[in-house]
Amino acid sequence: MKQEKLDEAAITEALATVDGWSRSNDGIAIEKTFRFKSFREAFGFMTEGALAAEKFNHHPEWFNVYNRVDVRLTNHDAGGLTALDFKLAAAMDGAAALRTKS
Ligand SMILES: C[C@H](O)[C@H](O)[C@H]1CNC2=NC(N)=NC(=O)C2=N1
Repeated sequence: MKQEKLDEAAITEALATVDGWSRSNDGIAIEKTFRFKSFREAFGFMTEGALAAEKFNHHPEWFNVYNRVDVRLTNHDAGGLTALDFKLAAAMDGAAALRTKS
């Protein structure tokens, strides 16, 4: 299902509902760096994030080195940020909250 791009007011409002995400790529994406105690914790987070991505049919751009996972979310179909980006961001915040940080 094609999602509607959020306008600036909606993006500002949605950003306040997630933890530590910031705008990137000229505003069309949000990103956050997660840090964990170990690669095992980081990969556990990625596994849970991948399952959330499949559930929402909305997939992250991400980069992992050892205990760090850099995540960027945007909606390619819509060409900007949609509600799905913030749904996935919230799910990732939840997945990270359960895991041991560095
Ligand atoms: C065909 C399929 O539904 C689309 O390619 C979906 C899959 N996952 C996606 N994920 C993200 N982040 N943006 C998209 O536009 C997107 N499109």
